[in-house]
Amino acid sequence: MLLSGSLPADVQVRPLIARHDQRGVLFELSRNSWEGAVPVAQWNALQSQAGVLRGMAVHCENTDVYLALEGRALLGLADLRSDSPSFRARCVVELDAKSPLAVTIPVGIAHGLYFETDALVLAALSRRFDAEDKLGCCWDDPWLAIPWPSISPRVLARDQHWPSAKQLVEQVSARLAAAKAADC
Ligand SMILES: Cc1cn([C@H]2C[C@H](O)[C@@H](COP(=O)(O)OP(=O)(O)O[C@H]3O[C@H](C)C(=O)[C@H](O)[C@H]3O)O2)c(=O)[nH]c1=O
Repeated sequence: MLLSGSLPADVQVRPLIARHDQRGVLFELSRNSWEGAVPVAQWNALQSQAGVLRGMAVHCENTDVYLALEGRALLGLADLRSDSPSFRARCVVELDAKSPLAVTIPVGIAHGLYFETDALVLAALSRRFDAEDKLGCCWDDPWLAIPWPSISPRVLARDQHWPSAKQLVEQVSARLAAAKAADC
C-alpha cells in the first residue's frame, strides 16, 4: 500500500492474491508470464528486528523485487534517474505479510527498508549479487526527502556516512550511461 508520496515511474506494485482455506494461505509470488516479470537470478531473505533500517541503496544494473513474508516493513523509494519523467519522485510503500505486495524496483531508484515490526522480507534479484553495484545515501538525506513517518531507526554506521543524494545522482547517471553503452 502506498502510504505517502508518489510512486516513481517504472516501479511496479503488484498485490498478490491470497488463497485462504482451513489449512492456511497460499499465494503465488511470481510468474514469468506476468507483465513486467523480472527474470530472477538470485533470491535473498532479509530478517531484522523492529526499528532497523537497511539502506538507502541504489543499483545501476540489478532490478530488485521485495515482498514481506512475515511482519511489516516500509519501503522508502526515490527516483535518482535524472532523465526520468518522475525524477525526484519519492514515496513510502508498506509491505505487510498479511496483504502481500510485490514491489519491483528498477535501476536508478534509491530504496531503503524500515522494519516496523520484526519481519522477514524476501528479495528477488535480476542479477547475481555484485557488491560493486551498490551505491547509497542516508535514509534521511534532506534532498532525497523521503516522506517517512516519524521514525528513529537503527542503521549501520556505514549507512550514515554516504555521500549526499545530490552527489549520488551524478554517479548514478554516469553508471546508467555506462551500463547502456555496454548493452549496445
Ligand atoms: C545483498 C547481498 C549481500 N551479501 C553480503 C554482503 C554483506 O557482507 C552482507 C550484508 O549485505 P549488505 O550490507 O549489502 O545488506 P543491506 O545493506 O541490508 O542491503 C540490503 O538491503 C538494501 C535495501 C538493498 O537494496 C540491498 O541490495 C539489500 O540486499 O551480506 C551477499 O553475500 N549477497 C547478497 O546478495
